Amino acid sequence: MVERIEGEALHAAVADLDGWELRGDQLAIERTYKFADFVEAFGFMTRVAILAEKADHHPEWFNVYNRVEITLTTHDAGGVSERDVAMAKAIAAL
Ligand SMILES: C[C@H](O)[C@H](O)[C@H]1CNC2=NC(N)=NC(=O)C2=N1
Repeated sequence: MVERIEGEALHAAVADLDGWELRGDQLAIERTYKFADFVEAFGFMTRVAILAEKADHHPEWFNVYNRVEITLTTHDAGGVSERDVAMAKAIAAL
């Protein structure tokens, strides 16, 4: 079972993640990535998909052309957990 991160600890964790923001309801973190074109965006999504499968932690996302909006939340925890923080860092490190 994964613990939800809340309150001050959650704000501190998100502040540490470059470019990620807390969703209004504080139950997820979000980031929008923009690329030169669809091929670049989809290539990025493919790399994230491989990370997600390995970690067994999957993004909610939305893509139009060169824009990829990613939402990370842990369904098992009903909010943000260390798994989301780890995934955000892994995506940043691609
Ligand atoms: C059974 C499997 O381990 C779970 O359903 C995993 C899969 N991927 C997941 N992804 C996310 N984002 N949250 C989860 O709680 C989650 N749980």
